[in-house]
Amino acid sequence: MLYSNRKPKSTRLTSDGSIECDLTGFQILNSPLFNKGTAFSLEERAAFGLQGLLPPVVNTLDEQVERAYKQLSVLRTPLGKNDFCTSMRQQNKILFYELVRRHIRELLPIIYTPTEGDAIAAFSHRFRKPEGCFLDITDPESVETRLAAFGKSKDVDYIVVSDGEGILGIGDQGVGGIRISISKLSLMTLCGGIHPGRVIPVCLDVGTNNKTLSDDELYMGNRFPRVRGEAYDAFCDRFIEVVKKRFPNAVVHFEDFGVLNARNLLKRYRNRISCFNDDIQGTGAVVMSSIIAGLNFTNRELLDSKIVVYGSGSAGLGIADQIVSHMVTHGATVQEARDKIHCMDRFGLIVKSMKETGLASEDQLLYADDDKDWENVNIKSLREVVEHVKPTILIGCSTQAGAFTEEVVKTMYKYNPRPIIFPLSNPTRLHEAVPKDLMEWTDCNALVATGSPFKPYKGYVSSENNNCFSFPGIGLGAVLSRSTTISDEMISAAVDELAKMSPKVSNPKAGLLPPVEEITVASSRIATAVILKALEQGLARIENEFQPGTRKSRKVVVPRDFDECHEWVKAQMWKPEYRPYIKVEHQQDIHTHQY
Ligand SMILES: NC(=O)c1ccc[n+]([C@@H]2O[C@H](COP(=O)([O-])OP(=O)(O)OC[C@H]3O[C@@H](n4cnc5c(N)ncnc54)[C@H](O)[C@@H]3O)[C@@H](O)[C@H]2O)c1
Ligand SMILES: O=C(O)C[C@H](O)C(=O)O
Ligand SMILES: [Mn+2]
Repeated sequence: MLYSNRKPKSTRLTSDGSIECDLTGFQILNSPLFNKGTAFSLEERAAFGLQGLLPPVVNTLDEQVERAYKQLSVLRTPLGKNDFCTSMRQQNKILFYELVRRHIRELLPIIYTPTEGDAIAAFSHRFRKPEGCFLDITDPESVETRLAAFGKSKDVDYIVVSDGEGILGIGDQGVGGIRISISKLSLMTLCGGIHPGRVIPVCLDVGTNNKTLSDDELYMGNRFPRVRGEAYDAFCDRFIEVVKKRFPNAVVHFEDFGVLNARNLLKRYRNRISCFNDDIQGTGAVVMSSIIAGLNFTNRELLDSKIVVYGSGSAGLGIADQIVSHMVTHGATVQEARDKIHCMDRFGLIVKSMKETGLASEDQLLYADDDKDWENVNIKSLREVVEHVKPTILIGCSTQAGAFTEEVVKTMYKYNPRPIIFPLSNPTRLHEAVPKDLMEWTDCNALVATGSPFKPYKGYVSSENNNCFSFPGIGLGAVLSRSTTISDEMISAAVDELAKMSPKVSNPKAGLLPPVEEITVASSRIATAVILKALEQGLARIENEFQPGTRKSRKVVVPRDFDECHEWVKAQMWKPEYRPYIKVEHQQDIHTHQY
């Protein structure tokens, strides 16, 4: 076992797979990483002084999962189930992950989008137990000491950070943003096999502009308006510098920053540290894979596509950039590729004159159309834009529920017998259209994928086109390769690998992406492609390191053959399984990192 399975410091993983541990009975029961509840064996109960602390039965993990699932099933609301899962994660991580793994289709929407959005909005009201790391802009000096609570230099593989400004489609959620970091990390462990004790969910509390929150007496974060400009930049810089110094191996995943900051942060840090932005690059990757799968299924070429992106924020522009990058690898110039993409935002289609009027950002202007091509067209009307462009692909990241109206979709369908339509805004109520309508309006000819899960319509599956299909694999690939940065080529390798897994080729009613039950294998395959690309580009540090923990340290050699490398990746992934514990006396070098 290598990095992602390396033991936390209060324990020692022995060569036979058991864990030496110096915790006392109460400590071990109150440690979500080590607690087994009724699954402690009789020997372990004797060794750790647990006999009086547990009822006599010794359960298996299977039995525990069954009991937990029964408890969960009687809860009536998704938010109630989300609370149950949160509390399970805080009590016994192995049971939590095994429960979700077995019921992934049912529980992914509970621990992730869409229910997590409601949990985030209700954070200060439903709060019970703190999780994660809160960094406070009023005390930037303390960034290092706050992060230091999570261990020493080799203890952390992966960090998700959010400032809570652009949570899903529900905007500024202030300090509640900690929960998007926690939720994404749960998927990193569940699908990406990252050890749950080797991660940090981080909230940058820089204030909130959400008046409902700042007026709420139960709100737990800073109530002043969001800090912007130099102080914000300095705070982010400090965070990155501390991570780099303190956890030099950690990959940083940016999540749900506001549109004003997301791209700037990525530009600023992407060459300084191994990092990526999930809304920009993760979303770009998964959408690109779905597009490739849709085009392959209908025998069309990427370069013949005409694309309208509706909502050109982090996700919309991330998708546009990924499409350009793929078109370029297929022989187009950057400008040719950009010309095939038409971006809309709140002021309508992005056109060149918006530079003077200030109605579009610099990054949006990269995709600006010539005003003269749009004379006599109402560029604020999606229907008119669709009529003019006759797109083959329509993508929604606008948070505007219902924006893909019957008229818009029928106009698109009039010119294109197999329209590719992706309403991606989360949570579910913000989708630009629902699959049922899209299929009805196009005689079931549309190729549809959505941001949150939907039931099949007339047997047609619309895949969940969510970045949860891409970020765990990209993140795991970056962690295992120890890449210095995450390059565009590594992301493109992830795209191609995921596209290869589309079940649509062999089954016309299948989704464009694999079913959620296959998300873990998709993630390990994506990670493999990412690692091989990092090695090829000379960005991987893994082979320069010595494998720790073995008696004779040796250099790691990663197999270059895809299948062999994939086996190696799978062997590194953490799995929710109980290991036997052996009691050892208190050790000097043991510290209580992440109970
Ligand atoms: N499915 C996925 O994997 C996925 C990934 C990321 C984001 N999303 C969803 O996409 C949406 C946007 O996320 P984001 O991170 O890009 O947010 P963002 O705030 O960066 O972007 C939203 C953009 O929509 C624009 N917009 C607002 N009103 C509009 C209108 N009437 N017409 C056109 N554009 C309009 C905004 O100006 C902004 O540029 C959210 O609902 C989010 O949940 C989904
Ligand atoms: O979190 C999700 O469900 C996807 C995406 O990152 C989003 O912001 O909507
Ligand atoms: Mn997001």
